[in-house]
Amino acid sequence: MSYRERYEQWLNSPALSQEEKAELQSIANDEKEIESRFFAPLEFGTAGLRGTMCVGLHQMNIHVIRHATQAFAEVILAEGSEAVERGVAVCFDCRNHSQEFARETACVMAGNGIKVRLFESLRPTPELSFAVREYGCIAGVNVTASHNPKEYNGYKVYWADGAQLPPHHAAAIAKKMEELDLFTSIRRMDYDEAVAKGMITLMGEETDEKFLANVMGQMNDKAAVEKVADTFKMVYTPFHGTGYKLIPETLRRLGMKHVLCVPEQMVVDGNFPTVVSPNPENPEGFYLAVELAKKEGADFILGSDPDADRVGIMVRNDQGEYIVISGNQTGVLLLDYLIGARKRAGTLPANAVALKTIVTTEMARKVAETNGVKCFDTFTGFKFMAEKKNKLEASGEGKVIFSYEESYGYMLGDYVRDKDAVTAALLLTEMAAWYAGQGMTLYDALQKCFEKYGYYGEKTLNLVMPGLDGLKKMADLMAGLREHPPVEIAGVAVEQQKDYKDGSVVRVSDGAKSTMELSGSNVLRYEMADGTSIIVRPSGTEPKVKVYILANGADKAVCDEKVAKYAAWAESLKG
Ligand SMILES: O=P([O-])(O)O[C@H]1O[C@H](COP(=O)(O)O)[C@@H](O)[C@H](O)[C@H]1O
Ligand SMILES: [Mg+2]
Repeated sequence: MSYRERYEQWLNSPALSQEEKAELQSIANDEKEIESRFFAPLEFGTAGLRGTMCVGLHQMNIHVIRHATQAFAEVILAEGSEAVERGVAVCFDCRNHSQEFARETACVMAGNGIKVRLFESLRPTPELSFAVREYGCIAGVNVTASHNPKEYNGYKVYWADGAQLPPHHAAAIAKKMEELDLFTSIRRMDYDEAVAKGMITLMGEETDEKFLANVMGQMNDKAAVEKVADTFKMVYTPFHGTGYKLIPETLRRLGMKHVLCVPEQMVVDGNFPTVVSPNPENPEGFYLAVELAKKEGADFILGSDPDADRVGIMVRNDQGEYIVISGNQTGVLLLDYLIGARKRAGTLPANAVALKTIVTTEMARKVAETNGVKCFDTFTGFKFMAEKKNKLEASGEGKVIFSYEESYGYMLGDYVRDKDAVTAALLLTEMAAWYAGQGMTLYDALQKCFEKYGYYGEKTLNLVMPGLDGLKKMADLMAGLREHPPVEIAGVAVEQQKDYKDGSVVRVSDGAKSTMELSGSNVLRYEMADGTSIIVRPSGTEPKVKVYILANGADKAVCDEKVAKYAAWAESLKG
């Protein structure tokens, strides 16, 4: 079917409301808009389906939600009656339409005879991962677009281990979606009927309590917090999202007496009225938190994204100014602290392992290995780290104590299989308090890490390429690099060219070829003669190509210089 035919099909479908039809009619003369909304279905990317909310096939709306859920339901039905009985947990965030989409997900699951445990109101993503495991559900769904701008929504899919579905499993849902007619295949039960029949039950505070009990179990050193609790102050912001309740509660239970929440951003609101982008990766979003911190003389600032799986921090530097610490650096600090704290508490397993992704700083490996902890890499996405954790622990090869991504995601403990800003907030605060007790800020602690492990510097460039043209541009960019792999970047020789799609490695000096263990992802990596790694990959959640520069050197100046040089090359890729 052509995009025009799909457009007509939607326009004439009895499933569409008058309002939705009017929306489609309003673009009748905009061929480009019709094409971009109907050229193809949304694909399962790094974190399930994600798109902007409007009427169309390549968008997020109630029809796409129903279709994806019908397909997911059939995948579950194919697993047999036990799977059906185990049921599905469903969660949602603060976005406009999230609750409505989550209810609709529950209604379609129920219509297929699959029991649903639905959160009564918005909850953090890690709590959904927890609920799937805790209640022995076969699967889970979370309606959220994480930190994306307000126009977006998304559909994260989980399997029985509480992790998001790995690609081969998501492909089964995508295949079913292809087979099933988007409008006529849907089986749904009315919400009130499903509740009355016990097909939909609600989760609430009892699940929060179970989750929080696990979170609190990650605490290593309550005494360190008590020691400074009278004077130690922090500012917290949930950026209008799901962290607003459980994160302050967690910090209170940790023993913190002064947690100052940014009042404007404690208001749950899918329009994110105080920020352009509710992403702790963007330091601009912290302006209200910084204002409050300055007024109150807070020691540090913590912010979680709308679905409370990412967390970012700001700390005071040696001039007393609040500065951002990157996701890479936060992970390094936390890993170093955790190893130390668990050694002190006698709880560090002999076969401890840390996991990171191929685009996360190599400094993390240095921290791990210097301390006798193994470190493994996976592709971007916690589904891959969860897979690796499950595998290492099932074989007895290792016990994963910490998994992290440069993009502000940290997974701790054994009760979730996704990144978890609630537990990370607990441990980051414990760590900040512990250092405060030693007379140090986290900034001081980071400098100490550089002294101990060497200096590393990183930068991620986002080459944004929106729309259909953008998709083509991104594909051309990747194809161009594959056709003419650079042998030199910014005047420095490329030593090795790696392609994670087929796992190939080429040594540039003599063309010698070898293979890597990891393959199957559209990622290119250049290892430079000066020790820098440059990685290029299209994002799986937003229309952009990401270029990661991971450098190291004798000091900050050396790293900064390398990063700046390669960043200029990365910018030039946009054309
Ligand atoms: O967006 P979130 O917080 O759900 O997070 C999701 O997307 C992030 C960005 O992915 P990409 O680089 O492909 O855009 C990933 O790092 C993360 O593992 C994934 O769960
Ligand atoms: Mg998120």
